[in-house]
Amino acid sequence: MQETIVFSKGFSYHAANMLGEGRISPEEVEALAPRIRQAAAGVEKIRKEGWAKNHLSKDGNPEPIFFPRLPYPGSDSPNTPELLRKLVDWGAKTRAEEDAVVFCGVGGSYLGGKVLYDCCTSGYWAGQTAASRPEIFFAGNNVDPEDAEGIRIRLEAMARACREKQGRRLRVLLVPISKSGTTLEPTAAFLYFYGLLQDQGDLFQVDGTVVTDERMEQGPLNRLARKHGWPMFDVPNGVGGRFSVLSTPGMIVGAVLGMDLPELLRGAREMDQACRGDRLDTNPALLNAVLKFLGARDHGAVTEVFMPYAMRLKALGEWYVQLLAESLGKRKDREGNTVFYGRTPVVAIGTTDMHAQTQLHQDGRRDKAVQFLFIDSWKGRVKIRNSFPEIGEYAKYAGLDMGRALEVAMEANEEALASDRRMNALIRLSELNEYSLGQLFFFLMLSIAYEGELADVDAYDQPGVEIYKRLMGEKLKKR
Ligand SMILES: O=P(O)(O)OC[C@H]1O[C@H](O)[C@H](O)[C@@H](O)[C@@H]1O
Repeated sequence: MQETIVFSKGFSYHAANMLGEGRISPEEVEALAPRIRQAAAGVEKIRKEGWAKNHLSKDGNPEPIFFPRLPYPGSDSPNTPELLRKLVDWGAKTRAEEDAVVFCGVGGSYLGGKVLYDCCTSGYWAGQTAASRPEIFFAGNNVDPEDAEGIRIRLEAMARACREKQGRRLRVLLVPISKSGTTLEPTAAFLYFYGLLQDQGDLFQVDGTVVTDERMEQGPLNRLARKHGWPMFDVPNGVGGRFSVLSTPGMIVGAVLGMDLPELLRGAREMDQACRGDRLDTNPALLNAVLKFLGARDHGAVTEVFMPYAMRLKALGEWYVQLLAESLGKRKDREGNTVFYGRTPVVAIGTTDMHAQTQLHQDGRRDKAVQFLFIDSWKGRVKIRNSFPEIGEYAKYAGLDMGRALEVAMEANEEALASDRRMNALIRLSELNEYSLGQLFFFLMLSIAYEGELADVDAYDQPGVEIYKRLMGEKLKKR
């Protein structure tokens, strides 16, 4: 069985440490062959026809699944060439006119955009970036008053400086992003900031753009956009929040940053093409899904530690947490049997969390698979100089490349876990740019889609979040 799949364009998936003694055996994989074929066929059906087995919307109606079409702009994709142009033009106009942009979204309407922001604003970003851009804020991903106040204080300071230096009002664009248009957190943030900025008309000029489900004509954001003439971007039918990073909720953030959106989709498209068929030696997403599925089902690896060796990729870990938790954490399978499926996602950052979590990964319950992630181009950039030659303990740091130290630490972690037969796998990217991010997002989304098929659970609904929402709604009414 293939242990490493090198996808030629700078992406590779290394599975050797998931296999072997005390871990998954080739025989187990072999025994799963009929189900693997079914899973590949299930995802292929979603690709071709847009239907996943027994999937219904929240209202109980059949709902298509269109995320596999996102990388292929065209008439049968939620991403059309016109939409991409509209996003790019909107991004350029926003950069030219606005001083600050406040995105208000939560869950899938926040996490993907935050990944794009974090990556793109890094000095090690190898992709396209706008020369200048408005200051960007993410609100509405919580109803934490302290966080909202923090943004208010910063906006007010910016506005006062703008009045003093340029004698004009600060121009702030509010962008509520919510498919349903009624989610507590983004709605609270949008209303809070709109009221606040309107009340200080001498300091602020407020603009709006909304990202919501256009088909809900009477939805609050739709009505507001019509009334105020604000631009509106559709969260397309058949694209759920956690699969929407390559759709309007994620790409609108990329558009402000001046990212190359077609390139992001190209990376996703080429990954999609590389992840077809039922052969594990050529389909890395299927291989990843099979190993994680067998690890969880037969080897107790019901926790997945997602561990990028990059501080910047913490947001990616948080995005993956929603993808894995909401997609696979299911009470029932698609035949209605109670299965309580799912893996608990945990984010760890290397090397930081080697000093906090690795003890548990190495010696704790054997209930984990660790998914490492490493970016090669971060090596060879920061050299350490030892200014204290008289201190013997520092000698080994002299001339050390910090990126190589990061890699050595990760390799040591992989090896240490493997030496105790603890499952781990590695994704390597040659560098971080739009193309490789597109690959990575799509690899992870497809892996989850394949695993949903293997476990026979609906990866596209989230019925479990309705219970607290109902209770919260009742409580909020009473207050
Ligand atoms: O975009 P929205 O409708 O505001 O939804 C935002 C989030 O809300 C819910 O809690 C769902 O569980 C998430 O899947 C979704 O991403």
